[in-house]
Amino acid sequence: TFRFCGGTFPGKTEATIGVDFREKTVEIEGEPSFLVCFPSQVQVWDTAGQERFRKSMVEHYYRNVHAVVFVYDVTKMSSFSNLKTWIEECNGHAVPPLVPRVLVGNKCDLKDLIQVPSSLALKFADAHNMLLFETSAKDPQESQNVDAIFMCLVWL
Ligand SMILES: Nc1nc2c(ncn2[C@@H]2O[C@H](COP(=O)(O)OP(=O)(O)OP(=O)(O)O)[C@@H](O)[C@H]2O)c(=O)[nH]1
Repeated sequence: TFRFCGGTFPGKTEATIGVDFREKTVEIEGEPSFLVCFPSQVQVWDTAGQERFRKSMVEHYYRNVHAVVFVYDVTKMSSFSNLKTWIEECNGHAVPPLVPRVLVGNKCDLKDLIQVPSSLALKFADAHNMLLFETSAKDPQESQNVDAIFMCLVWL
């Protein structure tokens, strides 16, 4: 969220408590009629990962949601394995099937530490009807790919 909304990677991060909310205005190119139809304000809710910091907020995360981004850490197989739980939670909150969902493997800059092969992630994404992006929030050269994730969701 920081890379997309702020254009940088924070030097120091702290665990998200409750929710971290950011927004960004994007320019959507297209027919004038499309410009009328599509919102240009993107609001991103970064939910807390740790159970103790998210308990009271869960209901709010899913209210009026227009898209869901599931992020795992490519250097941590456990974060990939946990995706099932996050998807079940999302389903349990009646997020309509037409709400687009994408899967993002983050930390691709740590090439020597990768534990989750792309092929496995792609299979999982296919099985859950999601697009897969592999990227790095840290690597400035990947910033366009991070933008692409959100811009793709604006169009979906
Ligand atoms: N190398 C590398 N480190 C990253 C990247 N993205 C995040 N990190 C680091 O991973 C750690 C956790 O990042 P967070 O953004 O707090 O992760 P989170 O999943 O939002 O965690 P919660 O706040 O608990 O929900 C921090 O030390 C970040 O600097 C990345 O693309 N590459």
